[in-house]
Amino acid sequence: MEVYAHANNSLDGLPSKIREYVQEKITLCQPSSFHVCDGSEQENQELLDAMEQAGVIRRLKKYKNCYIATTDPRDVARVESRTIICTKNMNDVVSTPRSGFPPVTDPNLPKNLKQTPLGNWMDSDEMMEVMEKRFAGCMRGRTLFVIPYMMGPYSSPYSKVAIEITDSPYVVVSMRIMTRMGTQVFKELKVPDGSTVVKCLHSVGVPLPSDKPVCSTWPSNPEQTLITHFPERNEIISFGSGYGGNSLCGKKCLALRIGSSLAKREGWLAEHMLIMSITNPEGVKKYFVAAFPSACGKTNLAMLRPKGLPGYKVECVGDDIAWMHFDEEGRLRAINPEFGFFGVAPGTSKSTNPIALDMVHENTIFTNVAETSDGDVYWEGIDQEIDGLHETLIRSWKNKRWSVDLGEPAAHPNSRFCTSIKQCSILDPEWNNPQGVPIEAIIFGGRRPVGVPLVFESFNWQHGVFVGASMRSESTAAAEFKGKQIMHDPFAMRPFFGYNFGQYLSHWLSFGKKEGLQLPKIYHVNWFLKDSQTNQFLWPGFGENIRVIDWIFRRLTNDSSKKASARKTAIGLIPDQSTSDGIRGGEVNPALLEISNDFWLSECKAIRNYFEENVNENLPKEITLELDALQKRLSQ
Ligand SMILES: Nc1nc2c(ncn2[C@@H]2O[C@H](COP(=O)(O)OP(=O)(O)OP(=O)(O)O)[C@@H](O)[C@H]2O)c(=O)[nH]1
Ligand SMILES: O=C([O-])CC(=O)C(=O)O
Ligand SMILES: [Mn+2]
Repeated sequence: MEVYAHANNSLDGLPSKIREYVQEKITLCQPSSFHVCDGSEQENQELLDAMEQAGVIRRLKKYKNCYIATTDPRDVARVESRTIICTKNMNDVVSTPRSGFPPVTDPNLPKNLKQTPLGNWMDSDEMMEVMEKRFAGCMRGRTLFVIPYMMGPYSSPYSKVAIEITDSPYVVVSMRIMTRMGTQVFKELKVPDGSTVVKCLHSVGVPLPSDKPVCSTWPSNPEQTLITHFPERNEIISFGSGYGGNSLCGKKCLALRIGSSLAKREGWLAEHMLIMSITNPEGVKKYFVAAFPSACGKTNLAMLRPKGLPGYKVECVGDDIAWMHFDEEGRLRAINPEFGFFGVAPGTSKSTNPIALDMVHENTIFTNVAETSDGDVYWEGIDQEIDGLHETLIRSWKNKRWSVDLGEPAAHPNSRFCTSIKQCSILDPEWNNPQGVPIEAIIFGGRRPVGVPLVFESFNWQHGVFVGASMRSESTAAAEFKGKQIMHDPFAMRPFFGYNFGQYLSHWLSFGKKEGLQLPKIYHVNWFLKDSQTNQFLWPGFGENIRVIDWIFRRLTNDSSKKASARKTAIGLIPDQSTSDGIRGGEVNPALLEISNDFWLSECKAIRNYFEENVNENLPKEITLELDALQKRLSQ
């Protein structure tokens, strides 16, 4: 679908500053028509129908209101190398690496771009010029959509109103699932002229008629792709990609990159974290947040169905992003700024995540999954008996007839489902509370096949911040990295920092110095340890992760007769399996709780190098002290 037949060409009713902004972008982008989205069911259905007719999405016969979109194979994930934060001063975003910046070799990237492992920076005026050129006439032959939306619950003091301008109807229908979308959000404005609204401009970057060969059902412009953020102007400008985190600007661009920079200025935290509640068999309820890098288990933990320990209940508040503030009593409270899930499909099955599998069979947009000839979805690890699998045809994400013999996956490893939060059957009753939910534990984690134990508790807030800063994890298909390299991913935020990581650490540390705060305890978990001989996971994971959550829960109780004991090690406190109150509910392979001094000393070395190389003069002294102390404990 290129031009939307039902476009309502009127900007009446928009706040004055928004109207000016939209008018300016219409002049720049020269679309054939424009449409202000009201967020209604009718508008949504008309868009879906038009896209289906144009072959952009295919309806799944087997389910109600479910569709598959398949992308240009060059546009399948976030592109971190082309994601840039633009400000006046470089040091506000990145530190100068000790060995200097690498030269920019890609001719399609601006020469003055500064690329670092902790984010990319460019001068905002210069980038504005680059983007003006890319956007001039870029929507010719298409409809420009104006999407008013809000991140966070209605009437929450913590929510933010935004608009996204886009020429992609896929973005419109996805944003309607992922956010609270429609003109009603303007009623939430504290400044009626709209001057505080976060502004996002997105284009797939393929004006029509196109002079290049393009994928007609998924136009994109990978050579010219740039995902840019202007925290000093509260603006996001994204060009060339239609994919998730690159194009649904509310998610990573606003909720994390602009969000973290707003959070720093306003004294709160915007984090890549799930939010869950846990109710124990006695009916005591606690809320936890957890930060794992992309494709490392947030959605699965947020929807955990307990296995192995009776009587526990888990409910979900959010699976990807948490905005957190300390309230007047000094408690940390979290809201989920999103309204939907953009979850990894592969690996989602009845046994691993039945809650997610149940919720995606209605009103869901799948991207880059495979389809069976009877109108069902298919992906690696769906673990589903397909009737007469041999006769059933599977159409791969590349739109080709698929069989195992092809030696490539049927669904892309980063294929996703996009579903409203309301379809989650274990939604926490407080999920939409404008004040958020009180957080008692912060859990960090990553994919570490060796060395990092199943769980450890940090000694205190400052040590916990160091644990977050030192996170490393195996790379996944959620971004463009190839293979399974162990990458530094502090706070699971490496791709999402909106300002200098050194200052981010100071911001986190500052809460440890404030009087009267009830600081949550900080943990680190690792579900992904492997047996070096068999290459099998040592921990069953998924539902049985409740056994680790149970230990954390029992560490947090004030009742000393119920509090779980812990064993002190150099890296932190771990479950004591020589007592009966360690990890419960079944076997625990001793290798899961082994601490090797050699491993951790080499880890210290890698972390020190990384900090010295990439954070250097912006590294808070507290972090160096923690690293020195860890090294000392390990050497004793
Ligand atoms: N072995 C093992 N795999 C897991 C576990 N939890 C999740 N996974 C797998 O890890 C992959 C990603 O899991 P998700 O829960 O979707 O990860 P996420 O952090 O929400 O990912 P993003 O949406 O990219 O931020 C899936 O293929 C899961 O099946 C676990 O406890 N053990
Ligand atoms: O941003 C995306 O495309 C999906 C996501 O949640 C992540 O990568 O963390
Ligand atoms: Mn994510």
